[in-house]
Amino acid sequence: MRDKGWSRVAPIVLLLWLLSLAFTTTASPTLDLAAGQTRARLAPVTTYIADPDGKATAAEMFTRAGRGEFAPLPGGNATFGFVEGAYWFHARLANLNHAESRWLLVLEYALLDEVDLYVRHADGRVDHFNSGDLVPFSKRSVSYRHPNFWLDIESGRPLDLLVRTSSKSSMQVPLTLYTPGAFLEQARDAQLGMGIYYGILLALLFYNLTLSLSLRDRSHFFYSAHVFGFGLVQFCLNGFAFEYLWPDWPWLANAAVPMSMSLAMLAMQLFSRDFLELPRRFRLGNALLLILASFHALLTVASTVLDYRIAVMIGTAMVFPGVAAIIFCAIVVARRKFPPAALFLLAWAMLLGGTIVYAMVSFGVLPKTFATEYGMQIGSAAEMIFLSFALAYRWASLRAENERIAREANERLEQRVEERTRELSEALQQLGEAHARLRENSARDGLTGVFNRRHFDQTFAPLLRQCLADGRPFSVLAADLDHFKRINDEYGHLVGDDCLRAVASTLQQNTPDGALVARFGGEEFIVLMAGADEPAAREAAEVIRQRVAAQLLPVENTALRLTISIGTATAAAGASIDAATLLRRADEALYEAKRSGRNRIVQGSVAA
Ligand SMILES: Nc1nc2c(ncn2[C@@H]2O[C@H](COP(=O)(O)OP(=O)(O)OP(=O)(O)O)[C@@H](O)[C@H]2O)c(=O)[nH]1
Repeated sequence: MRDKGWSRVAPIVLLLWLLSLAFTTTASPTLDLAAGQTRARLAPVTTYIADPDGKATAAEMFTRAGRGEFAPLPGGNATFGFVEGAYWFHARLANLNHAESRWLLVLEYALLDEVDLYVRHADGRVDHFNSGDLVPFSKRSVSYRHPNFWLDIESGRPLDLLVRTSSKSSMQVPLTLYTPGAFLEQARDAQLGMGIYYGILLALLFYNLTLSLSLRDRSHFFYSAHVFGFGLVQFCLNGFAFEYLWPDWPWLANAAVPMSMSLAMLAMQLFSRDFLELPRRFRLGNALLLILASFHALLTVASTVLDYRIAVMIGTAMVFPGVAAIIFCAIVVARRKFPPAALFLLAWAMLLGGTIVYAMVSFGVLPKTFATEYGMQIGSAAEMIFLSFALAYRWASLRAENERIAREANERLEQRVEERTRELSEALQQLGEAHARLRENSARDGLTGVFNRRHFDQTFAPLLRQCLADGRPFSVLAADLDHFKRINDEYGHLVGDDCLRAVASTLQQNTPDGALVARFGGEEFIVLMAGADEPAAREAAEVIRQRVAAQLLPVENTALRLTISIGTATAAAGASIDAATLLRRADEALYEAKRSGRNRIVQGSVAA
């Protein structure tokens, strides 16, 4: 009975087993590595399942994958954005390429925290490997920026792969298989591309840093800080930072991402503020960027203590308003006719495009393709080169503007100096003239206009000394109006004054050039004649006497006639005589002329 019963049930069990096998095969298609094939993306055959509390075991998951509970990747891409818990991925591999049994499985995203690989062989044996940026870099199969695992896939013996990932970063799990040769080729090409990219960034960084120091220019410094921060973000995202900078510090591998991201944004805000001259050109934009910059400064510091997932989510999310604010400011300033703003806008458009694409990939909005993965690098390199030119352009226009201002200021200054110099020299000239007039006036007699007694006293002795020293004779005439008291008494002092003026004028007109006529006092005049010997003195005295005597002064109804007495004294050339003595002799001769009848000339003794 028992045997009979079993024989009835056995075909049904067999059918069910065959059906379940068929169902499993349908749910998890096998990736056949064809003859000659050297690389293969696993996405088309990968199925996945979420493990929200992250507690499932590999055995459970192998079973669930076998039952077809795993789903195909959404849109064929293993990109899920920021998600909680663990994700499991299943793929089945069969190697039809007899020449290659050793393959490298590479998870081409650097920021996953934990990656566990379970390999179930055809004989049911399961191997376990782990990687990710929470595991020291040295544990990797190949020292490469992306987590990777060696797989030995014997031909005709398919493998079941189960990959468990959990991360506080964006969940991206692009799996690719390479033969060792193919891996070497793609790694070499990628390294060359990256080398060029980071080379450009480093050159820009040092070039602009040097400029910022030598020009003492803040814009260049902020720009350098931005290149540094942005380059560091890229270095982290590409997995190089973990590989080369902190391979044994998994904590820093995580924290460095939001930190450098915030630093790049902080520097970007400050640079934009400076470059677009927002404090002067757009005050609202200036305030907006200052607020954003303060926020990023805070986030840069907070990244060291904040939970990584929160920090990186805030940092990534803040890229959008940060970028929008900069574009907004640049557009406003460009519309206000500031030419460098247009260049700036063009440069940023390249980076911003790449940044937005990257952020959208992080949030799972866009699929991960070559263009989305490397477009940011290309865009950012172009942007930074362009921006460097924009900075140079702005610097050149600033310098030209400064030179213009300095030139104009110089011209104004020169003009003012010229005006002041002219005014000063005019004032000096007027002062000199006034001074000369003053000196002249102080040397003149107020009534007659001939030199006064004070001037005579100052001049006589030096004049005589110089003349005798030059070996020339010197004569003095002492002249006094005759009976002047009578004229005063008879016609009054005013008429007397007129007479004094008329005689003074006659004296001046009838003495040889170079003679000095002075009023000695009252109605007495002195004539000094340097170079005149006795005959010349006599002749001059005679001319004066005759002219005075010949002069008719119209007074009231009649005409007045004056006479003058003159005494002369001469110092012959080479004589040794002082001024007082010579004057006394002339005075004595005058006295003699008066005494002997007036209207005559008496020659005093000649000093030899
Ligand atoms: N109007 C006028 N008279 C003056 C001035 N200075 C002196 N006198 C006068 O000149 C006169 C000089 O008179 P005296 O010294 O007696 O000489 P005098 O009358 O000319 O006689 P002799 O010299 O001997 O011929 C006086 O009456 C003075 O008042 C002056 O500035 N203006």
